[in-house]
Formats: sequence, structure tokens, C-alpha cells
Amino acid sequence: MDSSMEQNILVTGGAGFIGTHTVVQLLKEGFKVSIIDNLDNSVLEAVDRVRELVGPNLSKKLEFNLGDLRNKEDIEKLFSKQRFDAVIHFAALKGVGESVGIPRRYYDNNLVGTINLYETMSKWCFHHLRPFMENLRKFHACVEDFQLKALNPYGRTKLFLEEIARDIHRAEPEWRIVLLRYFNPVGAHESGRIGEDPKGIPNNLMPYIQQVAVGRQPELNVYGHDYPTKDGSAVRDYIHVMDLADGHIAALRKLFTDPKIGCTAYNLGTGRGTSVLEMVAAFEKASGKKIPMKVCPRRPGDSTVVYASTEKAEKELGWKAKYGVDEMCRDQWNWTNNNPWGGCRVLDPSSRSLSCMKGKGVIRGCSSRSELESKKEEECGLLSLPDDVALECLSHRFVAESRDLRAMRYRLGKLEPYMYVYMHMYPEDPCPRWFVLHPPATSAQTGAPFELLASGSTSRILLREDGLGVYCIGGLMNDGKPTSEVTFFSAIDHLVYRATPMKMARSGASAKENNKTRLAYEAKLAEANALVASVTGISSDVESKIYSAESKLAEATRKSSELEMRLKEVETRERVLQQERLSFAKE
Ligand SMILES: O=c1ccn([C@@H]2O[C@H](COP(=O)(O)OP(=O)(O)O[C@H]3O[C@H](CO)[C@H](O)[C@H](O)[C@H]3O)[C@@H](O)[C@H]2O)c(=O)[nH]1
Repeated sequence: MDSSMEQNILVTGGAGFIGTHTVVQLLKEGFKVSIIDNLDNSVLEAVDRVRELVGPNLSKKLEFNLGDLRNKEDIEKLFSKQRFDAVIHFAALKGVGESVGIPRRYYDNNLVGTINLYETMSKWCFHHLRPFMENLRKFHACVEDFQLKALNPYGRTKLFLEEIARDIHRAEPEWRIVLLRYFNPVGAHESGRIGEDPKGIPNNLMPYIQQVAVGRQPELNVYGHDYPTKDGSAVRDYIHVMDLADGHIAALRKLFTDPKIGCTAYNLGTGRGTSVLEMVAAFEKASGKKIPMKVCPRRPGDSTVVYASTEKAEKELGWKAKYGVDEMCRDQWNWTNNNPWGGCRVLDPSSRSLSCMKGKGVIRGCSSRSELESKKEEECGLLSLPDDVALECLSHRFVAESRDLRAMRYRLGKLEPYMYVYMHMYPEDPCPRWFVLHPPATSAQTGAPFELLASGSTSRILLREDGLGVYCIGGLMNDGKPTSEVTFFSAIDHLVYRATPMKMARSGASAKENNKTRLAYEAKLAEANALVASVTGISSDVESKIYSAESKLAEATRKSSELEMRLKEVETRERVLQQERLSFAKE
């Protein structure tokens, strides 16, 4: 039996692009894997797809934990539950351009998270076994012992992390640390089931190209045409993500088998440079799609040419990249073509849930945008989102970005099968207000910054539907101010859908006086509740009772699992102490 059968690996950021591909390979190699991920730039669906790819037996060895490394408790919880033989640390932000604009976010996420991880490992891991592998994206450096230099805050976080790793190793030589320096990971799993799909507008070249190919972005901005290179565009060393995943397995084996590894860096690249324009041409060839381009000035923080020296990894890890640019583009296209909206569930507008809502007028107010335009202000009440807009939102036509939403998702701490709705109001109210259309008991627990549509138990609209989950659509009154836009947050796939600014949701928004607005709203609310009852067969009275019972049950379950968790913690600590005592005795 392979010794890796017994080895348990913690993978931080395991739901992300490189994380998922590495987890697939780890499981196939017989390792047990525990993921911790805050889903900041990933979706849970990707983990389900990893399970699907490795099959039911290997899936049993995979565990997912929602957590954020900046939150020490989240890591402590994991380490107190089980023993890890090694940690692969992927969880980090990686946008060069974004890091120039918001450096604090990068320092907080990449540095604080990693320091917390080291601290927890120090506390829980045995002194003789602390293998740790960190992914460090490239710096300008091409050979491992080049002098390191970072050109942007993102690069600097990685540079600091290397220094921290070396300092820790100097102080506590029992650590075994491999620092993997990736070049530009692209491509996807050959099945086309997992791949890269960043939330919001992509920062990196290949995700951007893939979105242009499927019509999610109109054209590619090519940053820089005056670099001293063969065609004026910047040159990078692109590496297939499956090669990269295999590089991790090779490095992990090295960690386990070489007690003298200390703290060592390896480049994971192909050693070949490809320009932006060459990459676009290769993708066009693989996909048969024309990628419209616009030449733009250089992007701040970018370097001209970066490619790897791969000798050290080849010699010491016995690893070498197998794939070239053509295979990278082939697999990237296969993934995108099969998943134009990434690894998340795409709702079919003709699905039962939606047509049910539409047919019954639950998404209502107006049946089209033009009807909305022609209506008198007072006539549009609650739920005045036009059907076509709502359906567009629901079928992923509008994807937007909101860090607040991510924060909210994380604070909720669990994956709620609900859809939340909020509206921005302008110009007086710069902070978006949250209108959580959700069972009141649960909403109340989440606390600020969530607000219910209005106070009182009837102030929500809830639809129960088939296997897709539960969807809520709603409008609001906003004291006579115009509403600029509507955003949906789907807790099902963790994406945000935004309807473009429009004259809509006049649900009270444009009524002249507050009182009049309130009355109009209340009347519409009663009407909406009746509609919901007619669709779901559940009246709001019965609903309230169900939710109150459900929330009591949820609270009881939460308390009982807390107690269980504490018990397990105590048991694990006892076991650890016992083992340490034994190893002391042996020494
Ligand atoms: O829309 C885009 C995006 C990128 N580029 C150009 O394409 C090249 C590659 O840019 P990426 O953003 O894809 O990658 P970087 O070389 O900036 O590398 C960054 O992204 C990589 C992901 O592929 C790794 O995370 C790496 O560590 C990190 O520095 C650069 O010349 C960039 O200016 C464009 O022309 N248009």
C-alpha cells in the first residue's frame, strides 16, 4: 500500500483554480485532503466537481471547510480536529493591477492569513514534522537564486512571505518548507469540468480572453505594445495547471522523503516565453473564435519578459512540464466552451422555478421594461422588477462584483439556499443597504449590516421551489429616492447578478410622500404575500410558524454541534499530549 494513503494534507484555498486541480491529483495519488477556503474568488460547485472527477470512493477522503485564514479561530478549529502531515498553502489574492490599487487588502489577506497559519501549525504540529509548502508566484527572478525583486504590492507580499518562511526555518530548523514559484498558470483539467473563472472582471490574461470568446467581455485590452520584445507585447512563461498540480505532488514527496530539505525554493514553469499576442493567436487557433483586441498603455507593475529556469526542479524534484501552449489553449477553451459562466450552476430561464414565478406574476409589476416605462409611478408597487430583467439576472446575464457581498457570505458562515436582494440608492445614500429577503429569524441573527425589507414578520417574500433551491425576488420602498440599480446575490452559487441601472423598482421609490409610499407599500405587500401563498400553497401565517419552529431547531442543533466540537477538541488535545509524551519517552 502506498504510504501516502495515510497522509493527510491541508490545502488552503483548495476551491480555487490551482487548488482544485491539485486536490484532484492529491486524491488520485492516495492522499487524504482537507480544504479550507473562504470562497472569496471561488465557488463551492468547483469542490463538488472535484468530487465528481475523482469518484465516490476517493471523494470520501475529501473534506471542505468554509473558513478564512485571517480568522485564527477558523484555523484552530481545523487543527484541533485532526492531524495534518503537510499543508499546501494556496489561499491568496493574486491580481497585479488590483494590488496596485488596493495594497492594504493584499497585505492583510496574503500576509496576515499566512502568519496565522504558521502560528497554528507551530502550536499543533509535532516538532519533527512540519512540512509546509507555499505557492509563491514569480517575481522578476528567473533562476531560484537570483536576487529577488517585486514590482508591485502583490509581488511584495510574496517576497515578504519567502523571507518569513526563511526566518522561521532559521529559528526552528525542524520545519521543512518548499517554496514553489509559479510562472503563469493557465489551461484546465482535460475533462473540462474544472478551470479558472474569477469573480468579477478578470485581472489575468487567459481568463479575460476566455470571457471575450464567450461574449462575456466585448474585447481584450492588450496592455503594452511598445515593449522591447518580438511583437511589442509582454512575454510570460505560461504553464498548464495540470503540470503545476503534478509539480506539487513531486514537491510534497520531496518534503516527506528529504529530511534535509530545509527551506527550499523551486520554479514551476516551462522555461519558454510566449508573448501576449502569441497567446491570443494560439487561443484563436484552438477555439476557432476571433478575439477582438484593443491596444492600451502598459499596465502599472508589469514587467517585460519573465520566464523560468527549470533545471533545479527537474533535477531535484524529478518534475518537468509536459504541455505546451497549444494544449493549454485547447483545455482552456474546452473548459470555457462547456462552462461559459464558470463552474457555477446556471439557471435555465425556462426552468420550472422561473416559469412558475413568472406565470403567476410573482416576479411582477410589469411584464416588460417598456411596460414599466409607461406605468404611472404609483401603479408600480412591491415586486416591480420587470420579468425580463429578473429573468436575465437569474440566468446569469449580469455578473457584478461586490466585496461587501463576499463579506456577507462569509459572515453568514454557511451556505444558505436563498437569494438576497439589495438596492443601491443614490446620490444621498452612498452605502448600499441590505434588504435580505429571508426568514426573519435567520436574518435577525445575522445582525448589521443586514436589514429586512421592513420591520415585522411579514416583511419578506419567500418562494419555495424545486431542487434548485429557494429564490426570492423583491422590491423595496426607499423614501422617495430614485433607485439606481438592483443586485442579486445568489447564495446558491455565490455569484452576484446586477441589473443595469434603469428606471425600475418604483416600488415606493418615486411616490412623493412617505406616508403615501408606506400605504402603497403595505397594500402591495399584502398582495405579494397572497401571491406567494398562491404559488407555494403556504400562507404567511403558516410560514411564520414554520420558520419560528425551524429556527429553534437550528439553534438547538447549533448548540449541540458546538458541544460535540468542544468534546472532540478535548479528546484531540489528550491524544496529542499522549503522543508527545510517548515521543519524549522514546527520545
Ligand atoms: O486583460 C489583460 C490581462 C493581462 N494582459 C497582459 O498579459 C500579461 C500577463 O498578465 P497576467 O495578469 O495574466 O499575469 P501576470 O504576468 O501579471 O502574472 C500574474 O498573474 C498570474 C496568473 O496567471 C500569476 O498569478 C502571477 O503570479 C501574477 O504575477 C501581462 O503582460 C499583462 O499586461 C493583457 O494584456 N490584458
